[in-house]
Amino acid sequence: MSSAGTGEVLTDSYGRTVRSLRMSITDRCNLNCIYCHNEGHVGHSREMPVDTIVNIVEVASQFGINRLKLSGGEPLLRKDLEEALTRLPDMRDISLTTNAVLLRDRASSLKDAGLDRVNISLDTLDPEKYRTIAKCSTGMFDRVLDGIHAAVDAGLTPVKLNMVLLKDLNDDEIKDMLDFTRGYGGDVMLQLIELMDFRDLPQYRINANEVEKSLLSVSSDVQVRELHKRKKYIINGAEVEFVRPVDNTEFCANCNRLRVSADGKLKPCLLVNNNLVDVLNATKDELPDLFRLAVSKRVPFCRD
Ligand SMILES: Nc1nc2c(ncn2[C@@H]2O[C@H](COP(=O)(O)OP(=O)(O)OP(=O)(O)O)[C@@H](O)[C@H]2O)c(=O)[nH]1
Ligand SMILES: C[S@@+](CC[C@H](N)C(=O)[O-])C[C@H]1O[C@@H](n2cnc3c(N)ncnc32)[C@H](O)[C@@H]1O
Ligand code: SF4
Ligand code: SF4
Repeated sequence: MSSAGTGEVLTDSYGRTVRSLRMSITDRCNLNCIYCHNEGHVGHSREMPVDTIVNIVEVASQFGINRLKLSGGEPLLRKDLEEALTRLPDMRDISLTTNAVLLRDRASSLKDAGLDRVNISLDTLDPEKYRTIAKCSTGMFDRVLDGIHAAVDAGLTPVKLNMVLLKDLNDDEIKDMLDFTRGYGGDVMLQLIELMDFRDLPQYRINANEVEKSLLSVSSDVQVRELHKRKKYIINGAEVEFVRPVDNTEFCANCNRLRVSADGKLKPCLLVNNNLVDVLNATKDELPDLFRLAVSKRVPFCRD
Protein backbone atom coordinates (compact mmCIF):
# COMPACT_ATOMS: atom_id res chain seq x y z
CA MET A 1 0.00 0.00 0.00
CA SER A 2 1.38 3.43 -0.74
CA SER A 3 -0.81 6.15 -2.26
CA ALA A 4 -3.11 8.33 -0.14
CA GLY A 5 -6.02 10.53 -1.13
CA THR A 6 -8.94 8.14 -1.50
CA GLY A 7 -10.66 9.38 1.63
CA GLU A 8 -8.31 7.44 3.92
CA VAL A 9 -7.76 9.06 7.30
CA LEU A 10 -5.08 8.17 9.80
CA THR A 11 -6.40 6.82 13.08
CA ASP A 12 -4.11 5.41 15.76
CA SER A 13 -4.78 2.37 17.89
CA TYR A 14 -6.26 4.60 20.60
CA GLY A 15 -8.95 5.88 18.25
CA ARG A 16 -7.34 9.29 17.73
CA THR A 17 -7.71 10.46 14.15
CA VAL A 18 -4.91 12.77 13.08
CA ARG A 19 -6.40 16.11 12.02
CA SER A 20 -3.46 18.44 12.29
CA LEU A 21 0.24 18.60 11.61
CA ARG A 22 2.61 20.52 13.86
CA MET A 23 5.81 21.15 12.01
CA SER A 24 9.01 22.61 13.40
CA ILE A 25 10.92 24.29 10.60
CA THR A 26 14.07 25.21 12.51
CA ASP A 27 15.72 24.51 15.85
CA ARG A 28 17.47 27.88 15.79
CA CYS A 29 16.18 30.75 17.88
CA ASN A 30 16.94 34.41 18.51
CA LEU A 31 15.77 34.20 22.14
CA ASN A 32 16.73 31.85 24.95
CA CYS A 33 13.65 31.45 27.15
CA ILE A 34 14.39 29.97 30.55
CA TYR A 35 11.81 27.21 30.17
CA CYS A 36 11.99 26.33 26.46
CA HIS A 37 11.13 22.75 25.49
CA ASN A 38 12.20 23.31 21.86
CA GLU A 39 9.34 21.05 20.75
CA GLY A 40 10.97 18.10 22.49
CA HIS A 41 14.05 18.22 20.27
CA VAL A 42 17.60 18.13 21.60
CA GLY A 43 20.49 19.76 19.73
CA HIS A 44 20.71 21.41 16.34
CA SER A 45 20.38 19.63 13.06
CA ARG A 46 20.07 20.18 9.34
CA GLU A 47 16.81 21.85 8.37
CA MET A 48 14.35 20.40 5.91
CA PRO A 49 14.43 22.14 2.55
CA VAL A 50 11.25 23.73 1.22
CA ASP A 51 10.69 20.81 -1.20
CA THR A 52 10.51 18.38 1.71
CA ILE A 53 8.16 20.64 3.68
CA VAL A 54 5.83 20.87 0.68
CA ASN A 55 5.88 17.11 0.00
CA ILE A 56 5.08 16.29 3.62
CA VAL A 57 2.19 18.74 3.79
CA GLU A 58 0.80 17.57 0.45
CA VAL A 59 0.72 13.96 1.62
CA ALA A 60 -0.75 15.00 4.98
CA SER A 61 -3.52 16.83 3.21
CA GLN A 62 -4.26 13.74 1.08
CA PHE A 63 -4.97 12.00 4.41
CA GLY A 64 -7.53 14.68 5.27
CA ILE A 65 -5.18 16.58 7.59
CA ASN A 66 -6.31 20.13 6.95
CA ARG A 67 -4.69 22.12 9.75
CA LEU A 68 -1.04 23.04 9.83
CA LYS A 69 0.91 24.66 12.64
CA LEU A 70 4.40 25.92 11.87
CA SER A 71 6.71 26.34 14.83
CA GLY A 72 10.35 26.03 15.87
CA GLY A 73 12.81 27.22 17.27
CA GLU A 74 11.91 30.56 15.85
CA PRO A 75 10.24 29.94 12.47
CA LEU A 76 10.80 33.52 11.27
CA LEU A 77 14.52 32.83 11.17
CA ARG A 78 13.79 30.96 7.94
CA LYS A 79 13.95 33.43 5.10
CA ASP A 80 12.27 30.95 2.77
CA LEU A 81 9.09 30.72 4.85
CA GLU A 82 7.04 32.81 2.42
CA GLU A 83 8.24 30.62 -0.44
CA ALA A 84 7.17 27.50 1.45
CA LEU A 85 3.77 29.00 2.25
CA THR A 86 3.03 29.89 -1.35
CA ARG A 87 3.74 26.31 -2.41
CA LEU A 88 1.57 24.57 0.20
CA PRO A 89 -1.74 22.98 -0.76
CA ASP A 90 -4.99 24.67 0.31
CA MET A 91 -5.77 23.92 3.92
CA ARG A 92 -8.47 24.94 6.36
CA ASP A 93 -6.05 26.58 8.76
CA ILE A 94 -2.36 27.46 8.44
CA SER A 95 -0.94 29.09 11.51
CA LEU A 96 2.46 30.03 12.88
CA THR A 97 3.73 30.22 16.44
CA THR A 98 6.40 32.87 16.83
CA ASN A 99 8.14 35.08 19.35
CA ALA A 100 7.34 37.95 16.93
CA VAL A 101 10.74 39.62 17.24
CA LEU A 102 11.00 39.54 13.43
CA LEU A 103 7.32 39.79 12.63
CA ARG A 104 6.78 43.50 12.04
CA ASP A 105 8.39 43.58 8.61
CA ARG A 106 7.04 40.24 7.45
CA ALA A 107 3.43 40.16 8.63
CA SER A 108 2.05 41.37 5.29
CA SER A 109 4.22 39.13 3.13
CA LEU A 110 3.31 36.12 5.27
CA LYS A 111 -0.39 36.91 4.93
CA ASP A 112 -0.01 37.34 1.18
CA ALA A 113 1.79 34.01 0.98
CA GLY A 114 -1.18 32.22 2.56
CA LEU A 115 -0.66 32.30 6.32
CA ASP A 116 -4.01 32.56 8.14
CA ARG A 117 -3.05 33.53 11.67
CA VAL A 118 -0.28 33.70 14.29
CA ASN A 119 0.22 32.81 17.92
CA ILE A 120 2.69 35.14 19.60
CA SER A 121 4.58 34.33 22.76
CA LEU A 122 4.39 37.10 25.31
CA ASP A 123 4.76 36.07 28.93
CA THR A 124 4.72 39.52 30.50
CA LEU A 125 3.95 43.17 29.86
CA ASP A 126 6.95 44.24 31.91
CA PRO A 127 10.04 44.82 29.68
CA GLU A 128 12.48 43.95 32.48
CA LYS A 129 10.71 40.68 33.26
CA TYR A 130 10.65 39.95 29.55
CA ARG A 131 14.42 40.28 29.46
CA THR A 132 14.72 37.89 32.41
CA ILE A 133 12.40 35.27 30.93
CA ALA A 134 13.62 35.42 27.33
CA LYS A 135 17.24 36.04 28.34
CA CYS A 136 17.67 38.73 25.72
CA SER A 137 18.75 42.31 25.21
CA THR A 138 16.64 45.41 25.80
CA GLY A 139 14.71 46.32 22.72
CA MET A 140 13.35 42.85 21.98
CA PHE A 141 10.21 43.54 24.02
CA ASP A 142 9.29 46.57 21.88
CA ARG A 143 9.87 44.57 18.74
CA VAL A 144 7.39 41.96 19.97
CA LEU A 145 4.77 44.66 20.62
CA ASP A 146 5.39 46.00 17.12
CA GLY A 147 4.96 42.46 15.81
CA ILE A 148 1.58 42.12 17.51
CA HIS A 149 0.36 45.39 15.96
CA ALA A 150 1.63 44.34 12.55
CA ALA A 151 -0.06 40.94 12.78
CA VAL A 152 -3.40 42.56 13.58
CA ASP A 153 -2.94 45.13 10.79
CA ALA A 154 -2.13 42.38 8.30
CA GLY A 155 -5.20 40.35 9.31
CA LEU A 156 -3.26 37.41 10.78
CA THR A 157 -6.13 37.05 13.21
CA PRO A 158 -7.23 35.94 15.68
CA VAL A 159 -3.80 36.55 17.20
CA LYS A 160 -3.31 34.35 20.23
CA LEU A 161 -0.92 35.63 22.88
CA ASN A 162 0.83 32.68 24.48
CA MET A 163 1.65 33.23 28.14
CA VAL A 164 3.49 30.45 29.94
CA LEU A 165 2.48 30.84 33.58
CA LEU A 166 5.46 31.04 35.92
CA LYS A 167 4.80 31.03 39.65
CA ASP A 168 5.72 34.30 41.38
CA LEU A 169 7.21 35.62 38.16
CA ASN A 170 4.24 36.44 35.91
CA ASP A 171 1.22 34.66 37.38
CA ASP A 172 -0.02 37.96 38.84
CA GLU A 173 -0.33 39.43 35.33
CA ILE A 174 -3.30 37.48 33.95
CA LYS A 175 -5.71 40.36 34.48
CA ASP A 176 -3.35 42.88 32.89
CA MET A 177 -2.81 40.61 29.91
CA LEU A 178 -6.56 40.25 29.51
CA ASP A 179 -6.95 44.03 29.54
CA PHE A 180 -4.18 44.25 26.96
CA THR A 181 -6.01 41.83 24.64
CA ARG A 182 -9.29 43.71 25.10
CA GLY A 183 -7.54 46.76 23.68
CA TYR A 184 -7.56 44.96 20.31
CA GLY A 185 -11.26 44.15 20.33
CA GLY A 186 -11.83 40.61 19.14
CA ASP A 187 -8.59 40.41 17.14
CA VAL A 188 -6.35 39.27 20.00
CA MET A 189 -6.99 36.59 22.61
CA LEU A 190 -5.04 35.18 25.51
CA GLN A 191 -3.75 31.63 25.79
CA LEU A 192 -2.42 30.60 29.19
CA ILE A 193 -0.01 27.69 29.19
CA GLU A 194 0.95 25.42 32.04
CA LEU A 195 4.73 25.04 32.23
CA MET A 196 6.05 21.68 31.08
CA ASP A 197 9.07 21.55 33.30
CA PHE A 198 11.81 20.25 31.02
CA ARG A 199 14.51 22.26 32.74
CA ASP A 200 14.09 21.50 36.40
CA LEU A 201 12.47 24.74 37.45
CA PRO A 202 10.18 23.57 40.29
CA GLN A 203 10.03 27.11 41.72
CA TYR A 204 8.03 28.24 38.68
CA ARG A 205 5.46 25.43 38.60
CA ILE A 206 1.94 26.77 39.06
CA ASN A 207 -1.09 25.03 40.52
CA ALA A 208 -3.21 24.63 37.39
CA ASN A 209 -6.34 23.64 39.34
CA GLU A 210 -6.17 26.90 41.28
CA VAL A 211 -5.76 28.92 38.07
CA GLU A 212 -8.67 27.06 36.51
CA LYS A 213 -10.84 27.74 39.56
CA SER A 214 -10.12 31.45 39.54
CA LEU A 215 -10.81 31.72 35.79
CA LEU A 216 -14.10 29.89 36.27
CA SER A 217 -15.18 32.18 39.07
CA VAL A 218 -15.13 35.23 36.78
CA SER A 219 -16.29 33.59 33.53
CA SER A 220 -19.66 34.10 31.91
CA ASP A 221 -19.22 31.04 29.68
CA VAL A 222 -16.84 28.11 29.19
CA GLN A 223 -16.35 26.39 25.83
CA VAL A 224 -14.43 23.19 25.10
CA ARG A 225 -12.22 22.74 22.02
CA GLU A 226 -11.95 19.43 20.22
CA LEU A 227 -8.13 19.67 20.34
CA HIS A 228 -6.94 18.30 23.68
CA LYS A 229 -10.42 19.16 25.12
CA ARG A 230 -8.93 22.54 26.03
CA LYS A 231 -11.21 24.95 27.89
CA LYS A 232 -11.88 28.49 26.72
CA TYR A 233 -13.19 30.93 29.33
CA ILE A 234 -15.17 34.02 28.38
CA ILE A 235 -14.35 36.83 30.80
CA ASN A 236 -15.96 40.25 30.30
CA GLY A 237 -16.04 39.73 26.55
CA ALA A 238 -12.45 38.47 26.30
CA GLU A 239 -11.47 34.89 25.49
CA VAL A 240 -8.88 32.94 27.49
CA GLU A 241 -7.79 29.45 26.53
CA PHE A 242 -5.96 27.34 29.09
CA VAL A 243 -3.47 24.74 27.82
CA ARG A 244 -2.93 22.10 30.50
CA PRO A 245 -0.53 19.50 29.11
CA VAL A 246 0.94 18.24 32.39
CA ASP A 247 -0.21 14.82 33.73
CA ASN A 248 -3.45 15.30 31.85
CA THR A 249 -4.99 12.09 30.50
CA GLU A 250 -7.88 13.94 28.87
CA PHE A 251 -5.44 16.24 27.02
CA CYS A 252 -3.51 13.30 25.53
CA ALA A 253 -6.67 11.24 24.84
CA ASN A 254 -7.78 14.08 22.57
CA CYS A 255 -4.46 14.69 20.86
CA ASN A 256 -5.10 14.80 17.12
CA ARG A 257 -1.68 16.13 16.13
CA LEU A 258 1.21 14.54 14.38
CA ARG A 259 4.49 16.40 14.63
CA VAL A 260 7.35 16.88 12.24
CA SER A 261 10.79 17.78 13.56
CA ALA A 262 12.93 20.43 11.91
CA ASP A 263 15.24 17.77 10.48
CA GLY A 264 12.44 15.90 8.76
CA LYS A 265 11.24 13.22 11.15
CA LEU A 266 7.61 12.36 11.83
CA LYS A 267 7.22 12.58 15.59
CA PRO A 268 4.28 10.68 17.10
CA CYS A 269 4.42 12.57 20.44
CA LEU A 270 6.01 15.78 21.70
CA LEU A 271 7.47 14.05 24.71
CA VAL A 272 8.86 10.89 23.14
CA ASN A 273 12.02 10.73 21.04
CA ASN A 274 12.64 7.03 20.50
CA ASN A 275 9.95 6.39 17.91
CA LEU A 276 10.66 8.96 15.20
CA VAL A 277 10.15 8.12 11.53
CA ASP A 278 12.73 9.67 9.22
CA VAL A 279 11.18 11.16 6.08
CA LEU A 280 13.87 13.66 5.15
CA ASN A 281 14.92 11.86 1.99
CA ALA A 282 11.70 9.98 1.30
CA THR A 283 10.11 10.26 -2.11
CA LYS A 284 6.52 11.36 -2.39
CA ASP A 285 5.56 7.76 -3.19
CA GLU A 286 7.21 6.51 -0.02
CA LEU A 287 5.67 9.12 2.26
CA PRO A 288 2.15 7.66 2.70
CA ASP A 289 3.45 4.40 4.20
CA LEU A 290 5.81 6.36 6.46
CA PHE A 291 2.85 8.41 7.70
CA ARG A 292 0.94 5.19 8.41
CA LEU A 293 3.97 3.83 10.27
CA ALA A 294 4.32 6.98 12.40
CA VAL A 295 0.62 6.94 13.28
CA SER A 296 0.83 3.28 14.25
CA LYS A 297 3.43 4.35 16.85
CA ARG A 298 1.20 6.97 18.47
CA VAL A 299 0.53 6.34 22.15
CA PRO A 300 -1.08 8.89 24.51
CA PHE A 301 1.76 10.08 26.76
CA CYS A 302 -0.55 10.27 29.77
CA ARG A 303 -3.17 7.58 30.15
CA ASP A 304 -5.11 5.85 32.94
N1 LIG B 1 2.11 18.33 25.41
C1 LIG B 1 1.68 18.96 24.32
N2 LIG B 1 1.72 20.30 24.27
C2 LIG B 1 1.26 20.88 23.16
C3 LIG B 1 0.74 20.18 22.08
N3 LIG B 1 0.36 21.06 21.12
C4 LIG B 1 0.65 22.27 21.60
N4 LIG B 1 1.20 22.16 22.84
C5 LIG B 1 1.63 23.26 23.68
O1 LIG B 1 0.61 24.24 23.62
C6 LIG B 1 1.17 25.52 23.74
C7 LIG B 1 0.61 26.43 22.66
O2 LIG B 1 1.11 26.02 21.41
P1 LIG B 1 0.92 26.85 20.10
O3 LIG B 1 2.08 26.59 19.22
O4 LIG B 1 0.62 28.25 20.41
O5 LIG B 1 -0.30 26.21 19.35
P2 LIG B 1 -1.68 25.66 19.85
O6 LIG B 1 -2.32 26.55 20.84
O7 LIG B 1 -1.47 24.26 20.28
O8 LIG B 1 -2.51 25.64 18.49
P3 LIG B 1 -3.72 26.54 18.00
O9 LIG B 1 -4.65 26.69 19.14
O10 LIG B 1 -4.34 25.78 16.91
O11 LIG B 1 -3.14 27.82 17.54
C8 LIG B 1 2.67 25.34 23.68
O12 LIG B 1 3.15 25.36 24.99
C9 LIG B 1 2.83 23.97 23.10
O13 LIG B 1 4.01 23.33 23.52
C10 LIG B 1 0.71 18.77 22.17
O14 LIG B 1 0.22 18.06 21.28
N5 LIG B 1 1.19 18.21 23.30
C1 LIG C 1 8.86 26.20 21.42
S1 LIG C 1 8.03 27.72 20.99
C2 LIG C 1 8.42 27.85 19.27
C3 LIG C 1 7.83 29.05 18.58
C4 LIG C 1 8.36 30.41 18.92
N1 LIG C 1 9.77 30.44 19.07
C5 LIG C 1 7.67 30.97 20.13
O1 LIG C 1 8.28 31.06 21.19
O2 LIG C 1 6.50 31.29 20.01
C6 LIG C 1 6.29 27.28 20.89
C7 LIG C 1 5.47 27.55 22.12
O3 LIG C 1 5.87 26.65 23.14
C8 LIG C 1 5.85 27.33 24.36
N2 LIG C 1 6.76 26.64 25.28
C9 LIG C 1 8.09 26.52 25.16
N3 LIG C 1 8.59 25.83 26.19
C10 LIG C 1 7.55 25.49 26.97
C11 LIG C 1 7.42 24.76 28.18
N4 LIG C 1 8.49 24.25 28.79
N5 LIG C 1 6.19 24.58 28.69
C12 LIG C 1 5.11 25.09 28.07
N6 LIG C 1 5.16 25.78 26.91
C13 LIG C 1 6.36 25.99 26.38
C14 LIG C 1 6.32 28.73 24.01
O4 LIG C 1 5.92 29.65 24.98
C15 LIG C 1 5.64 28.95 22.69
O5 LIG C 1 4.38 29.55 22.89
S1 SF4 D 1 11.32 32.05 21.56
FE1 SF4 D 1 10.29 30.07 21.39
S2 SF4 D 1 11.84 28.62 20.63
FE2 SF4 D 1 12.90 30.49 21.26
S3 SF4 D 1 13.60 30.03 23.31
FE3 SF4 D 1 11.62 31.10 23.50
S4 SF4 D 1 10.05 29.47 23.54
FE4 SF4 D 1 11.96 28.56 22.81
S1 SF4 E 1 0.17 12.45 23.44
FE1 SF4 E 1 0.03 14.06 24.95
S2 SF4 E 1 2.15 14.76 25.29
FE2 SF4 E 1 2.13 13.56 23.40
S3 SF4 E 1 1.87 15.08 21.80
FE3 SF4 E 1 -0.17 14.34 22.30
S4 SF4 E 1 -0.95 15.73 23.87
FE4 SF4 E 1 1.26 16.06 23.70
